Amino acid sequence: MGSQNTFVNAERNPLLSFGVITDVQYADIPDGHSFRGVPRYYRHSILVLQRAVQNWNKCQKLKFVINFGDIVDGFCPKDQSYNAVQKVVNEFDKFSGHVYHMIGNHCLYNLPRHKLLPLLKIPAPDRHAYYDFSPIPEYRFVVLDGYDISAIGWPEDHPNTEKALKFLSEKNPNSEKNSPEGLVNLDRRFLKFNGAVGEGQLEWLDRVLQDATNLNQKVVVCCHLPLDPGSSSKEALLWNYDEVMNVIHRYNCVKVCLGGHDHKGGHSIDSHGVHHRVLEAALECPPGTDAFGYIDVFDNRLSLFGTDRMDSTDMVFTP
Ligand SMILES: Nc1ccn([C@@H]2O[C@H](COP(=O)(O)O)[C@@H](O)[C@H]2O)c(=O)n1
Ligand SMILES: O=P(O)(O)OC[C@H](O)CO
Repeated sequence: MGSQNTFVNAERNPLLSFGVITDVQYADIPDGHSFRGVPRYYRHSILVLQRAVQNWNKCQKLKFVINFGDIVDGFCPKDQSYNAVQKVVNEFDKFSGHVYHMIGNHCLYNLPRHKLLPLLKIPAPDRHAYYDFSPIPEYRFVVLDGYDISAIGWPEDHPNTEKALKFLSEKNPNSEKNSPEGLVNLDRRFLKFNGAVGEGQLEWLDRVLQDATNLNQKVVVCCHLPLDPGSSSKEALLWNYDEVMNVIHRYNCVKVCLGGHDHKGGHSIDSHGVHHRVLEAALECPPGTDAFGYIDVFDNRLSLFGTDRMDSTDMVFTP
């Protein structure tokens, strides 16, 4: 197993600690590569998850784990999708605490929302996959559904599919809607494998952040799709990351945004001092290497302790 990337000044008593992993994208298929040629190890990624769970359990202090989405790869043969998702969920369930899942594009290539959300135990009225939880009074975690308005995952005749297809036809002239060819700068995010947070979810987010502010809680926002251009390739951003960030910036309670999807990972601090940390993918770990971690939560910072290919990051903020 890989080595942990530690800090010199690790403090002893966090308010809370939790485990993190993203983009496992397991499939029982031979190794392959991304469109741009980056190697992908579909069978090895579940071994990374197994080592993560062993490590988290050994750590003992972790209250929960957050999986940032893309549990099974889109190349998984579709007659195996349900069992493959169940198999990966079963590995997560070997963790001794609660596991919070979120959905990614690859989850939705495999299963429609009505099958996927119960498997991931996502509380989902109307098949939406956004929710929040408060593990300690001082902190609130918000999990966004980045595929709320999306051309994948909803039935073909669902208004959200229609809205997404109309949006893509206006924003991306390529016949292959996953191709950013000819799109300039931040417009390169208008790809079919991304999505948007819809109006209802934006209003819900606003209410949650108002409530957190009233309760003097700090907030960590989690979304499969990155929310800041500084932390991610332009091609991986949430379509309406700017609208989501406008809501977040109306308040002072959101301190850190965490995401996945952009497999190489990244970190930025935006103009309002909010940290954005995109986590490195488990899928792209060559055999024998790892990418997972845990986060210690303090009053004035979140400290990510990454293993191997996941960098450690100290995210200090004004309390
Ligand atoms: N420059 C690109 C990148 C991607 N595509 C299409 O998106 C699909 C998914 O890409 P991955 O990086 O996950 O492999 C890919 O199969 C292509 O169809 C593209 O067209 N142009
Ligand atoms: O989710 P994937 O595997 O299609 O990859 C998305 C890219 O990493 C976005 O840059």
